[in-house]
Amino acid sequence: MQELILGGARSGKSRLAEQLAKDSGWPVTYIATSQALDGEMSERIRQHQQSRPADWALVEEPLALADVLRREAAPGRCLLVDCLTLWLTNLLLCEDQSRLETEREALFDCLGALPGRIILVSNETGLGVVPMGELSRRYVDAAGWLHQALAQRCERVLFCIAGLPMALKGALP
Ligand SMILES: Nc1nc2c(ncn2[C@@H]2O[C@H](COP(=O)(O)OP(=O)(O)OP(=O)(O)O)[C@@H](O)[C@H]2O)c(=O)[nH]1
Repeated sequence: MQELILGGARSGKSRLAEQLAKDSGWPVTYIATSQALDGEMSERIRQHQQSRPADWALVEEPLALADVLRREAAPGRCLLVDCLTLWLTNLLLCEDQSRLETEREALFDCLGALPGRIILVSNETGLGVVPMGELSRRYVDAAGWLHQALAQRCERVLFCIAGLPMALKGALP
């Protein structure tokens, strides 16, 4: 089963995703796309690591997400990816501009065939106005198209706001 959990910054989406992974009762692999680029982020990551169950596996991968999903997915295993918008940002900032398209297509190609449970977390940043800067506009477009494409492919889509999930597709947990 593939699920997409959307929400703004500090909306509670990561906590919700972690709860769903715990409730699955399956072994969990946490796939982090963020990189500790400053002290505040390192501290944030450290707190996340401490708060997660000790038996969860961790894979840190900023770019090659489809490769990791193909490698880690297994029947009876739950993969939690946090988060897709950072992965997208990492790809947008890549020197190789074709990498975004390649990685996105690889994700779409593999998603439907992955065994086990896949929980994808992503930041919904498209609710405001169209940004002024060129890179920000490319990001908003890429994130919006990505979410639309994934929402088509996922069995359940939740939108988290103020810590509360709304079901956009499928039933509430
Ligand atoms: N590299 C790395 N990143 C991690 C790890 N654990 C969590 N993260 C990152 O932490 C980020 C999520 O944390 P926050 O930014 O605090 O939460 P948030 O998603 O904005 O907030 P909520 O919506 O309230 O969950 C994600 O981008 C993860 O990739 C880890 O072990 N390693």
